[in-house]
Amino acid sequence: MIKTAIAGASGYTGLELVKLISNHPKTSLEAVTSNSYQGKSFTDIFPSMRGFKSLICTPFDANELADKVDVVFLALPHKVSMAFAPKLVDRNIKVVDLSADFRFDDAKAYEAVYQPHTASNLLKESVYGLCELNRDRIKGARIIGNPGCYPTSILLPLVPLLKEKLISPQGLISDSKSGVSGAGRSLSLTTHYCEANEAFGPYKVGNHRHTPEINEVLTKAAGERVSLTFVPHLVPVTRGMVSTIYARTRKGAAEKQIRATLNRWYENEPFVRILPPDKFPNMSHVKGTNCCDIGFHLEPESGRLIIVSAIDNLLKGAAGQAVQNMNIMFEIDEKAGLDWVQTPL
Ligand SMILES: NC(=O)C1=CN([C@@H]2O[C@H](COP(=O)(O)OP(=O)(O)OC[C@H]3O[C@@H](n4cnc5c(N)ncnc54)[C@H](OP(=O)(O)O)[C@@H]3O)[C@@H](O)[C@H]2O)C=CC1
Ligand SMILES: CC(=O)N[C@@H](CCC(=O)OP(=O)(O)O)C(=O)O
Repeated sequence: MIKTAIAGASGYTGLELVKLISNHPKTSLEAVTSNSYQGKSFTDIFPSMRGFKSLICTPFDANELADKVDVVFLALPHKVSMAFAPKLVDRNIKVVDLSADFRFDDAKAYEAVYQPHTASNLLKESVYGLCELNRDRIKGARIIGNPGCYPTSILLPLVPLLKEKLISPQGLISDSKSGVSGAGRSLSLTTHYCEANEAFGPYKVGNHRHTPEINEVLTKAAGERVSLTFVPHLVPVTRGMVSTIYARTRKGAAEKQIRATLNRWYENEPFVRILPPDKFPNMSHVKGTNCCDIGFHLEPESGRLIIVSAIDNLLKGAAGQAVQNMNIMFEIDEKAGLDWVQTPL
């Protein structure tokens, strides 16, 4: 059994991790951390987990965790993770970090968007955990920067098409929609019921912190500078994410080639499903699953490619991908604990 701990278990992605680990055939849950709920039983915070092993929440203590577990999931805010991760890595404990702290290769790129990095020495060895595209490097990694939810939904369809030069790296647009759980469990003005339920619209237009994360990966894939216009929207649903992406095909690229390429990259991938012609995903198709569903349409006259990609922000966009990363790191079946649907419609 792989012994696990979840730091930040009282948050939304923390809860998803507890559910996944509790149903995983090869893992045991040894500790859950929370500051605000320390001393409380996990099932008192989340009554839906009654009947599962209930642990008492403790504050984060790296040495205590390192004595007990093989891997720690950090479901913590940015900045907090970078303070905790080095202590675990020093004790040879594997880390899957759900925050943005270990997603960038370069501290300067991180610092331009977030804040000064206090563990930048780990950026060289941390691996961007986009499972389908970085599997070989994830295998040997001690620390994973689990991708953001918007980047996951945008990168999975675009990376193969850019690598194979089927679309132009210029003028890419992603119009993306997220459920409110994407903002975490803490209350804020934009996410309380009255606001989120009525005020559908874009936010952080032109300055969302995921744009540089996405561009870094796309630029590497294309081998040249990529420009993406990314506009996120908050929609009044609890969970789910859809990105509608517009790209220009490169001269001569036909629908057949696009389809053949995506099929070739993903036909053996259990969690990426390329939909048949004229089929497009919506949030309900992927809710409760670790899947990214991708449909597309090519306007033959304009050469404009319209791609629709859907994920569950809390699963493939966070906790599901984190468990998939752990499965790869420990070289067990990549689907373990993930090949079921949590909340079917
Ligand atoms: N929600 C989503 O869809 C996605 C989230 N992410 C990322 O995953 C991480 C977790 O997100 P999410 O679960 O939504 O966030 P939540 O706000 O729901 O939960 C955050 C957790 O972190 C703990 N925490 C907050 N501040 C501190 C601190 N200073 N020290 C120790 N623990 C702290 C909180 O616990 P307590 O207050 O009890 O200590 C809580 O358990 C974030 O980095 C987020 O950006 C990534 C992809 C998608
Ligand atoms: C709806 C909402 O607020 N979403 C979050 C993204 C959540 C996520 O994927 O990512 P991180 O791990 O990078 O925080 C946002 O726009 O900041």
